Order: sequence, then C-alpha cells, then structure tokens
Amino acid sequence: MKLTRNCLGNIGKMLDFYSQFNPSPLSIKQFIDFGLSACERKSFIFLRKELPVRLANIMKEIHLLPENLLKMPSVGIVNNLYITSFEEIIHFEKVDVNETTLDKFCQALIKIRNRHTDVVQTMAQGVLELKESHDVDIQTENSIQYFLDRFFMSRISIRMLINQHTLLFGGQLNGHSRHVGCIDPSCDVIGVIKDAYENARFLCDQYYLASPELRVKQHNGKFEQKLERSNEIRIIYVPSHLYHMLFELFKNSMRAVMEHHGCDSDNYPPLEVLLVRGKEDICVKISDRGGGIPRSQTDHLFKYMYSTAPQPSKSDAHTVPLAGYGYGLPLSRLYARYLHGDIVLLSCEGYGTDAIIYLKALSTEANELLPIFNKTSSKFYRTPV
Ligand SMILES: O=C(O)CCCOc1c(F)cc(-c2c(C(=O)NCc3ccc(C(=O)O)cc3)noc2-c2cc(Cl)c(O)cc2O)cc1F
Repeated sequence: MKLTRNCLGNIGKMLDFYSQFNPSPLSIKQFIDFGLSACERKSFIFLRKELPVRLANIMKEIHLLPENLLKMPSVGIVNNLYITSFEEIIHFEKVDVNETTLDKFCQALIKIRNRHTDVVQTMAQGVLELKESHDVDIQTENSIQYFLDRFFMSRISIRMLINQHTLLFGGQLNGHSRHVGCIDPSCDVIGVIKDAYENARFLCDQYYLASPELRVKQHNGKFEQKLERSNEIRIIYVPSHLYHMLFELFKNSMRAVMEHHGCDSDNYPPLEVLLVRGKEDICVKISDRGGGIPRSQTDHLFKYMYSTAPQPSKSDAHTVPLAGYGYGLPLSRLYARYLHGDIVLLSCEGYGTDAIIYLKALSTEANELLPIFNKTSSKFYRTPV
C-alpha cells in the first residue's frame, strides 16, 4: 500500500510539519530533575510537541521501507496504529491548558500505550510474512535491520516519555517509593541481577528440571564520588530496562549450559557474574560454560531476519520457555544503547560465552539515543540505482 499525501490527507501535511523537527534527547539527570519538580503543565507543554515529533520522525521512515515489507498485512496494522495515535496526540496542540485537558491528555497517553502493547510481536509477524512470501536480498535485509533498530529504539523512547508523565501525574499514588517515575535514583544493581536470575532459573527448572547456580562478584573502583553507604554499587537507572537485559541474557546462558551439558548431568557449571563500577562505565559480565558459538554465528543473534522464528504458539510456549520470537537479544541491546550503554557478546566456541552489559556510570552521560529522520537516514533506504 503506497502511502501518498492524498491517502493520508491532512495527516500527511501534519507528518511533514512535525518530522521537520529533530527529537530532543533527555538525559537521566533531566528526567530526574524534572520529575522532582513535577510540574504537570510543563510536562504537558513539552510532550504535546515532543511526542508528535518522535512519532512523525519514525512514521516517515515506515513509509520508506522496502515495498515488499510495507505491503505485509502486519506492517499495515502497525502503520495504522501509529496514524491513529499521531492523530490523537496532535489534537492537544492548540487546546487550552487546564485541569480537564491535563486529565484527558493523561488518559490519551494511557490509551496510546495500551494500543501499542503488541507492536514488537506484530512487526515480527510482518517480517515472518515477508520471509514466507518473498526472497529477501541482502540489501532488503540490511534495510530491515537498520529500520527495526531505529523503530524499536523510537518505541522505547516514546514509552519512556509516556511512562514518566503517567507515573508522575496519572494519579496512582507513588507511595513511599523513592522512584521518580520509572527511574530508580539508587538502583541496587545486584538486587536486579538476583531477581532476573531467579526468574530465568524458574523457567529453566520447569523445562530442564535443573539449572546452573549463580556466583556474583563485584568490584567497586574507588573513584572520587559520593561515598556509597556501603560498598554496594548503585546507579540512577530504569530498573525495568536493566531487568529486561539481564533476564534475556540469563535465559540464553541457561539454555546453552543445559543443552551443552545434557539433561542427565548432575552438576552444571555455574553462571559467573562480575559487576564493576568504573569512572565512566558500569559493567555487568555474565560468563557461562555453555559451549559457546562460532564467531561466524555470533552476529546473527542480533539479526531480526535471522532470528525471526514462527511465534511460539500459546500451546507450546511451555515447551521451549527460554525461547521467544528471537528479538530478545537485539531488543536488550537497544535498551542498553538507549541510554548510551551497550551489550557485547564474546563467545569462545567449545567453551562458553561472556555477555557484557555496559551502562553509563554518570547520569549526566546517560542521554537518550534517538533516531533522527533526515536525508542521511532516508538515503539508507533508497536502493542504489
Ligand atoms: O528465542 C530467543 O529469543 C532466544 C534466541 C537465543 O537462543 C540462543 C541461546 F539461548 C543460547 C545460544 C548460545 C550457544 C549455543 O546455542 N551453542 C550451540 C551452537 C553451536 C554451533 C552453532 C553453529 O555452528 O551455528 C550454533 C549454536 N552458545 O552460547 C550461547 C549464548 C548466547 C547468548 Cl546471546 C548468551 O547471552 C549466552 C550464551 O551462552 C544461542 C542461541 F541462539
């Protein structure tokens, strides 16, 4: 379905208007400082412009996708979700700022967040529809990889803005929680590591009837910084993002260890986690002895086309609990990169794999990394003549 201005009508003009602006990246420090001052009007004024800008920037890229992908039914569904949400949000562009419009804005954000809940799975279904209906050349595969990294990063950033506003002003009592929206100003990294491990272990035990133990070490480089209450390593971060990354990596390590050592083994090599605070980086290294994968295959694990597998149907979801639709690792890397961190995989075939999560140690350096729609990004999609 070719999306031209006339079929988008006035929306096309509004998309052109808002996509002229670059998204404005916020740092974790700005999120925290803004959240502590908590002025709903200021947040509304910022978001009623910034959300349409971020939506328009990525919607313009959807329209540049390779024709074959764009015409897949599931991609059409996602595109229509974005058009509907874009229309709803630009409605607030000219309204007066009062209690009523602030409440309606919050409700609209919650409605939009719910509408887009399954967008990742729906896009994965679109890639599957493409794989099953067309031969995909390397140029198309590269365009899809480039697009989905940017599309899912944009989605992470939009949901972050929506979550902050609805948590701070949506009426739910924050209780005694010291969290600022979805940010924990003093996130206990070891605690999240243990949570993620226990939950991955539960799935592993369900399927393999056993699981590798966990050993955690930490090294807190002594740099000039506020004296920690104890030697604990704490970070200003989004615990749910950190949990998502760790849960994914623990599932992969457990799957490798259990498959490599066979189910009849009575003792499995433990997963070793090293947590280090440096001046610039906080690193979480997960080392397993799961047999590793050849270097030639490691990159494939981050590839959407390579890892798109038929969706595990509900019935057999319990059969391979550690497997999803294959986007777990690329999405986890996007969560890390969203605040200028990263995830790196180092595998030694025949022995095991190290997965390292890098996070920014300083909140002033943990800035949003946002895709910007412009001539450079558009060129990436245009197939060379
Ligand atoms: O479904 C999802 O979302 C999870 C999708 C993901 O599913 C995987 C998975 F959990 C684990 C592995 C795997 C293997 C393996 O499988 N080794 C056996 C083999 C030997 C040779 C070759 C080859 O020659 O190609 C390939 C594999 N070895 O190390 C890892 C491994 C991978 C990651 Cl990302 C990690 O954080 C820790 C690890 O220990 C591969 C996965 F793919």
